[in-house]
Amino acid sequence: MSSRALYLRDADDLRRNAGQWEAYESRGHCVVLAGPGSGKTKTLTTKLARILHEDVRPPRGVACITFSNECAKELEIRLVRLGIDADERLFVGTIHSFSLTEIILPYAKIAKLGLPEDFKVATEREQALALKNAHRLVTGQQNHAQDLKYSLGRHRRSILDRDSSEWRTVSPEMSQLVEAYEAELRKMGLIDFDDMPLLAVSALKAHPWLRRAIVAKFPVLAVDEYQDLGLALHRMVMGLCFSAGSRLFAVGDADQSVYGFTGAHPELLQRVANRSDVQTVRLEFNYRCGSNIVVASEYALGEVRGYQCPESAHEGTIFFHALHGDYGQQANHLFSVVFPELRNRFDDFKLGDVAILYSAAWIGDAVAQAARDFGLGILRSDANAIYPRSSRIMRWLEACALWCCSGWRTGRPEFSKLTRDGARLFADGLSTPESRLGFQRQLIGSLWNRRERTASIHEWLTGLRAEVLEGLLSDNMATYEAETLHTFIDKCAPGKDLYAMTLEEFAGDGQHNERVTLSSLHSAKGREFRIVILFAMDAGRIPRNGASASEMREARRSFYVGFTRPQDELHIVHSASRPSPFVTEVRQRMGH
Ligand SMILES: Nc1ncnc2c1ncn2[C@@H]1O[C@H](COP(=O)(O)OP(=O)(O)OP(=O)(O)O)[C@@H](O)[C@H]1O
Repeated sequence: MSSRALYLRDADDLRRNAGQWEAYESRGHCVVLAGPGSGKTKTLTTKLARILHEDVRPPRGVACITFSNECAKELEIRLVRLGIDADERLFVGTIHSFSLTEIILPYAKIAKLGLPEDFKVATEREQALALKNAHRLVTGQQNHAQDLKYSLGRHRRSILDRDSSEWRTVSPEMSQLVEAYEAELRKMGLIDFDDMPLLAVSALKAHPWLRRAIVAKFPVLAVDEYQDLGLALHRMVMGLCFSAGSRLFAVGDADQSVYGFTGAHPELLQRVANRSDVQTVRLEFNYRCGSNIVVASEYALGEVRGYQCPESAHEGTIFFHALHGDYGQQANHLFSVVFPELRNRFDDFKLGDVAILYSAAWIGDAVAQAARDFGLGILRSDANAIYPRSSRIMRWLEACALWCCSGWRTGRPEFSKLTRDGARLFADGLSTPESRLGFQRQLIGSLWNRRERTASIHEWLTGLRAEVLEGLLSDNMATYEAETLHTFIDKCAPGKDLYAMTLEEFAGDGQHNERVTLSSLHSAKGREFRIVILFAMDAGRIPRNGASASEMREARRSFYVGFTRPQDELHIVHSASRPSPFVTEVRQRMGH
């Protein structure tokens, strides 16, 4: 089916929902405000496909900005289903990568951003060193600099205007530390992730020609998960869309805002939606969850929102499991009792249907250990994953590994996609057609010779790194990604924990493709699964002990996010003696 036929087919679904159709038909700025499972992502991706086909002529295109690499990946997957691949005309990525690749790298010099020649992105170690030096300079103290990392980041993200009185008065010591920290980074020829949107916003503010240049390339700016993107994105939207002429298409849900601790301001979404020059659309239906789950999700949130199910909706079931013992024992119960029951209930049950969600990575450790004991494959997205699932280079390598296992025969993924994605990943080092051709040749040669499914992943990666990646890993953006790769290669070296890992395991191919998702509640945002198990929903964990009022509200929203991920079954697992107050309230209101 052609890409046009694919999105027109999806558009037919939207036609049956007045709100989705209104958004799809919108011609000016449009903001879609809607709850979980209401089809925000579906509407956004279908609209993007339409815009690229019908509204915006090549070489102009669309930039679609979202909160995290995981959300970007989800969008890319859905766009590929519509026959659309991110390319020169379609940017899909985080605000950091938009700032770096579309603003800082091309315009740093001409916009006089004051960056060193050949600046690079600081690794965690380099950031820690810069903070240590800055702290010593500002306070005269040697220790405890890292304790300030979190507040430093928040301060930088919450006051963007360095000439403002706010910057000088709210926390002068912190402002001084930020300035010293940034100066230390620059001395080393570095920028960090928080620098990216900050530099981009100040460049856009200072130079009307830069705003025009970005609008010329991207006459449409789409934003997914607006509620989680902070002040910098909001300023960018204000500048590009409401002063320089880009058209905005944004979707979001303030009830799913769970990144307040990083500086997200859900009220910014409402502020944009309230503008008179913006068409605001609200969606009422939840297409994802069974009707019982939709009703109970309002108890989980603690607010009445009036979301409904389409007539054809299935019922959906909620199970509560009050368990005894530590989390390892509770996880064993899942795999020895709950999973066999699932297999009995669903004839076509697959491990990939299930996601186990929890509030902290250390809880995931207990679940991961139990899964290993039961010989079950896992796909983990939390801070203790074997590598960050958000890493672009690791995702690209997974795709290369899949090509070696089976893709070279099946065309999934296609080799041309690997080279295109690789060229984007290493854009700096592959700026000429000749270098891109050389990269393509090296890549195919190296992958072709590494198609042994049971090969050790350590050998596979070290070989590929030496033959194809070595020279490319020192580019601006790639240095940061390179650290992730080197760390992972070390973890699977002889004698290390992951030494036994094979290529097919890494690729998630063959028998290892069947894996249960283990994820933090945060990383599960925007995703859906047939069966969701909310694990360790205990008092003291969600919300954590001593949570402030705003942390309490945020914990409740992350409970709500988890609650609204399942299609068919929701399982809530808690320690018998100390259920989370959120669980107790849901049980009571459900009459359990
Ligand atoms: N008009 C529609 N007809 C049929 N199915 C739909 C329709 N709109 C959305 N869906 C389906 O509903 C599910 C949820 O949609 P989607 O993921 O786009 O919702 P969302 O609003 O982005 O959710 P969340 O905010 O919870 O991440 C998907 O499986 C999607 O295909």
